[in-house]
Amino acid sequence: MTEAYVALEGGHVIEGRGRAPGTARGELVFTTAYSGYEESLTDPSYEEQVLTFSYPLIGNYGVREERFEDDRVHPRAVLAKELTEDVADWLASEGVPAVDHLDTREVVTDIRDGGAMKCGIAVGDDVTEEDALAELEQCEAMSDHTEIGAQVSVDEAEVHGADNDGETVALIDCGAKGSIISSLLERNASVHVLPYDASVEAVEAVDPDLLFISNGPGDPVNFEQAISLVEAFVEDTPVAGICLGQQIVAEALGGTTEKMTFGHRGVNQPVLDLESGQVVMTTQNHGYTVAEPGEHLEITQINVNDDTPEGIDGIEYDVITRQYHPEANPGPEDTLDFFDDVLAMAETRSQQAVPADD
Ligand SMILES: NC(=O)CC[C@H](N)C(=O)O
Repeated sequence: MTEAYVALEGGHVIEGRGRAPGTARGELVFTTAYSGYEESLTDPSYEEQVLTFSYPLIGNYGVREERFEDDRVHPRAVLAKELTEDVADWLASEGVPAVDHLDTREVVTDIRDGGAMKCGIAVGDDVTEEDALAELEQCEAMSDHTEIGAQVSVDEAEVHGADNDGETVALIDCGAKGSIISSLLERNASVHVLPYDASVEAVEAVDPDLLFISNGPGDPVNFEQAISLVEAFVEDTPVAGICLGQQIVAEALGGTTEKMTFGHRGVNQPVLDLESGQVVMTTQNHGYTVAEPGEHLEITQINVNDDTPEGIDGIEYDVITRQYHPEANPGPEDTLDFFDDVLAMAETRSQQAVPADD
């Protein structure tokens, strides 16, 4: 049987069964999602992370490309109690090491106690514990991946739905999930996907009704250009953001962000809307959070489990952001109306800008 070793920060090594060979290192995190493994594994926000599934069986309904959020697998390695043949073969074909038959309860408990941590993985016929420890040794902290945006963003601008006659959206691609783009297209928007480091001039050339900052991996403070775009456009252009996008908007408008101990990753995170009193179930995948929104933003929704900010609106600016993933994929679709809300915000603003025609 193929050897598999997972070396945790601090030097503890866990043994498992190798399902896809290779060596890897990354930030060890867990998701409690019990379905949606194809979407999670292709979510660019997992770049530079090693993903542990706490749900014991992963792969039970196969692997289908139409459920992918991007064209490749993003976690550096995958851990689960039991991986099916389909998923193991897919990960092997993608060159992503995979390990199963380990005690994922132990791994999850370690992460909950110690926080998201560095880890090293070695899987193969001849690998040893030392190979996993050597990977751990080279593992960088997530915040040190200062150029992570370049690993997940488009290189050149792309236009989707050019013939749509709805709002024009400039989507800053910090690692956008495909279903954010499709959720906008379904609502008749035309979507200009711009690189994570797009210039002010590149956004001006689109003349957007809405500046939309996507989800993405890593520490929001490393997305300096996206932060300055929000600063540059917020007075004149409505701004929306999802996950990393919420964090970038807060950083731009005088707020602060911080790293959480182990974050929120799953498909049943309860979120309370402070105005309506309604609770919705949400999909989440983040390790950073807004610490202080700053004087221009107000918190409108919070996580029921730990009170962290989940929804933020502008006070004097047209801004709506969410920490969770309203596009779902995977997960519940309770929050799709976010896309209606941000496009309505953009439409109202663009109508105000056009003088009445009488
Ligand atoms: N899904 C995301 O956009 C993740 C945002 C950020 N990388 C975090 O971990 O908090």
